[in-house]
Amino acid sequence: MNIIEAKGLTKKFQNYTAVDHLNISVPAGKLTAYLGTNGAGKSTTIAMLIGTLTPTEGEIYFKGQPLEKVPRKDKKIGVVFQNSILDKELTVWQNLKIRAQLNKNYQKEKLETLMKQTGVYEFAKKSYGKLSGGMRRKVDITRALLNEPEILFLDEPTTGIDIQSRQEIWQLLHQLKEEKHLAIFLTTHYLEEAENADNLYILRKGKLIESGSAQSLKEKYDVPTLRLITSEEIHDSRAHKEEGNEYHFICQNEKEALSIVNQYQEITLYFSFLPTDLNEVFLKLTKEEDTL
Ligand SMILES: Nc1ncnc2c1ncn2[C@@H]1O[C@H](COP(=O)(O)OP(=O)(O)OP(=O)(O)O)[C@@H](O)[C@H]1O
Repeated sequence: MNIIEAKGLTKKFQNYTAVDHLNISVPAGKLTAYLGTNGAGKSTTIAMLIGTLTPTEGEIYFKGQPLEKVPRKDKKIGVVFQNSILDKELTVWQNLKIRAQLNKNYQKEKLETLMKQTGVYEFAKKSYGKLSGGMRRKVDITRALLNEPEILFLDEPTTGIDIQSRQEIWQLLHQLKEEKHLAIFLTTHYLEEAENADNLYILRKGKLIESGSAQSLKEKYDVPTLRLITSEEIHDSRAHKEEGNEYHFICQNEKEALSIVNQYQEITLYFSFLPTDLNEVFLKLTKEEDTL
């Protein structure tokens, strides 16, 4: 079941089209990654999907109902913003309790259970402002879960956070997805992270240029490339010249790559022949579009 579905979603700022006729679905219990170069329209899309920005055109459905018709109490949406909205002077516990108490059915035990689940209970007495970036982000996620959302939006949740904490955040997101059957929609600049997503959307200048699982995109754009760095310039019509004496050859298989390496072995300083990673798919896609 799709928690959120958008059809023909469009946002224009005066004459500028920031988001251009997007069709997006975010299924329950799945992690959807939204990738795009700077200014591609990611934050604008999120703002429309959570209902804080009115689309110029298109429809958004929350569990099949038009988003604008869903009563506030039924709109089970959690949002982790790029910049935290919590108070640096207060402790983790105080911050979360104040927000949990906005709900009429506040129960201390319920809040404690949630905090234990997300792993923030152990530093509940620390001031929010004194926490590491990774710990803060976990508290932000806990805050976004207070209203028991069915979908969680995160705008670049791991930007500026060290690698170990990034992994912890991903672990937490996967755990939430499994245990709570939560739909997760996040934007990231770290392409290697998107490999963990069930579904990817790649956005460029407001338009979707690809979507699918990381695996399906890799297969579709699999262009095994032989990279060769030589001690002198070569002239070979099969090669694409990069910086310096680096040459890229598209090869069908290892045999073909090997024959090229053999041909240039006397002057080869370095070579590699690797399968495509997501970074390459992304670069290829955004580059191709640039040349259109
Ligand atoms: N309120 C606004 N008025 C005018 N233009 C806007 C407004 N908000 C966003 N834009 C423009 O729309 C485009 C998309 O912006 P958006 O913030 O959605 O991109 P993004 O993909 O989130 O970028 P980043 O990765 O840098 O955060 C940008 O060119 C931006 O300048």
